[in-house]
Amino acid sequence: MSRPVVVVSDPLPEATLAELRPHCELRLVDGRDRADLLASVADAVALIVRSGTQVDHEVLAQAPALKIVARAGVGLDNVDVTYARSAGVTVVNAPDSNTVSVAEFTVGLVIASLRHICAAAQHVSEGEWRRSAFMGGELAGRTLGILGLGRVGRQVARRLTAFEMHVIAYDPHVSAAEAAEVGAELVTFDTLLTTSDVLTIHLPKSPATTGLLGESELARVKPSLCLVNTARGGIVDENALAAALKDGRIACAALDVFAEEPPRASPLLHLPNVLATPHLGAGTDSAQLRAGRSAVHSVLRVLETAGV
Ligand SMILES: NC(=O)c1ccc[n+]([C@@H]2O[C@H](COP(=O)([O-])OP(=O)(O)OC[C@H]3O[C@@H](n4cnc5c(N)ncnc54)[C@H](O)[C@@H]3O)[C@@H](O)[C@H]2O)c1
Ligand SMILES: O=C(O)CC[C@@H](O)C(=O)O
Repeated sequence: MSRPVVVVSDPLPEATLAELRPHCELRLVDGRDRADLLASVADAVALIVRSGTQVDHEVLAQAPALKIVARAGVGLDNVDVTYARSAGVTVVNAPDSNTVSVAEFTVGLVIASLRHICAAAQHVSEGEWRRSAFMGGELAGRTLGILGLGRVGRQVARRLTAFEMHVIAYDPHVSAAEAAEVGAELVTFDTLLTTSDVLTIHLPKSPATTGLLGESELARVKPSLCLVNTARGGIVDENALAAALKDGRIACAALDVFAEEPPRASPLLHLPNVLATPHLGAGTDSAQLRAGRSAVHSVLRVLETAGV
């Protein structure tokens, strides 16, 4: 009897692939290579992805035997969840797998931005030593605004209250009591925009959140603002943000995510007040192992239930 085909189209740790191998024909492909992806899913029962693969209508329509799309991570914005479910395909993610890694990375970006660590390191590597060029600011006493107080947002709040930041948050699905548990004060969207010294974004990308921070929202922030985005590109309008950074209407930004990745044509690249990283929030061994295992276990459960 032929074994069920499982396609893995983004890198997963070998230890997680080893758990799959005895149960299936494992097909490793590059999800960014559309032709290869489309050909590979034609007889697949399961597809495991990270953020590099677009699981859109075309891919799903090409995979009539598909039973599950498992996202080894959190964001499902690269999966057409509505169409998948209407076609009877289960869609799962790995909600808690990388929360701590992203929160720690966010803290790193806040500190690096306020203290100009990356620019200063580059400066020294070029043989320079102008200490006065990198005068920074303390976190303590500054107001941290958190947009989206879910798993990552809450872990960021816990960590940055320890740095004596005053933490405020906007999230319509969270109560004041839940916010208080992690040391955050729930405020309106407008208060978040107008009073944050550092504003960090931790919400999913969806039609409702795309462009949530556009020209008019960015016009209301403090000119000294440091904007941090480890959630998704496109939640902030990149053209509006680039214009504000160029005009000094926003002091700096630390961005781990871009509307297009890699961000070949982003207006934010090469600005001196932008610290850009290549979608590294979940880039730790522990997070990738947890995310990969969670996706693999979801696939194995579905295969077992379906008897394939
Ligand atoms: N950079 C990375 O590697 C990386 C890793 C993990 C997650 N992420 C991104 O971070 C996002 C958040 O992750 P999470 O685990 O905290 O998700 P989560 O679902 O636990 O939390 C998201 C929160 O956003 C809130 N929210 C939704 N719409 C909102 C709005 N319009 N205004 C304010 N709040 C709103 C929700 O109520 C929820 O509390 C993910 O969806 C993903 O896109 C990025
Ligand atoms: O695929 C990755 O490692 C990025 C994961 C991250 O963006 C997520 O949403 O979990």
